[in-house]
Amino acid sequence: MSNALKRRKIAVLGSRSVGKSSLVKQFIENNFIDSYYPTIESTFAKSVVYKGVEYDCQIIDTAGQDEYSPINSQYAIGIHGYVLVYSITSRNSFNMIQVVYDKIVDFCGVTKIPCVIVGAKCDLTMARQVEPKHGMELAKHNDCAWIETSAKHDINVSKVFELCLQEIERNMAPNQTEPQTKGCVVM
Ligand SMILES: Nc1nc2c(ncn2[C@@H]2O[C@H](COP(=O)(O)OP(=O)(O)OP(=O)(O)O)[C@@H](O)[C@H]2O)c(=O)[nH]1
Repeated sequence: MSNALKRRKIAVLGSRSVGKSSLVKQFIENNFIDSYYPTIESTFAKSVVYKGVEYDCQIIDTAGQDEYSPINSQYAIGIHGYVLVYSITSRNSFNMIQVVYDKIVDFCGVTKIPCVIVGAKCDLTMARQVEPKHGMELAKHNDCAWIETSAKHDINVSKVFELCLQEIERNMAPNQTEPQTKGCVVM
């Protein structure tokens, strides 16, 4: 298998302050910080072994979205898989997941995208506004994966990216190296 076959580009999206950067930071650097610094955009690289295969992953940590932010074409073109993050302490951020999902699907002119929906900050149980069953239902509705995580306590963080690779592989035709969203490449 050539290296080109194993390169995967993953975008992390969701509302502001839901814990996207903390999730990526914990995954890449194995650390967590309590203070909040809004992200503009950062890209990280990490190799991930999934089912015995090594994948060269490029992870794009995005600025938070809201219903009025247009989907940046950068997050729709050439992306293999998506990590859509809400906070279990914010119902609004959960409602944004379907909005962001629909925007990407619309922008790319596809019917579905490989993605994992993440309920972040699962250590904050006292402030919970979104029940696990609602997360699972949303994932089922969009035929994608779902998981709850805590970047603070390193719970299920690496699992997120394994699930994302799983969804990418599940949605890719054998021997396909380009994302299914390639149809929206703008020259
Ligand atoms: N308790 C707890 N707090 C968290 C967790 N993850 C993130 N936080 C806190 O939530 C705040 C926002 O986290 P960020 O990772 O910066 O959120 P973001 O989604 O990247 O924010 P934007 O860059 O604005 O889009 C920070 O104060 C973090 O310390 C978690 O798993 N548990």
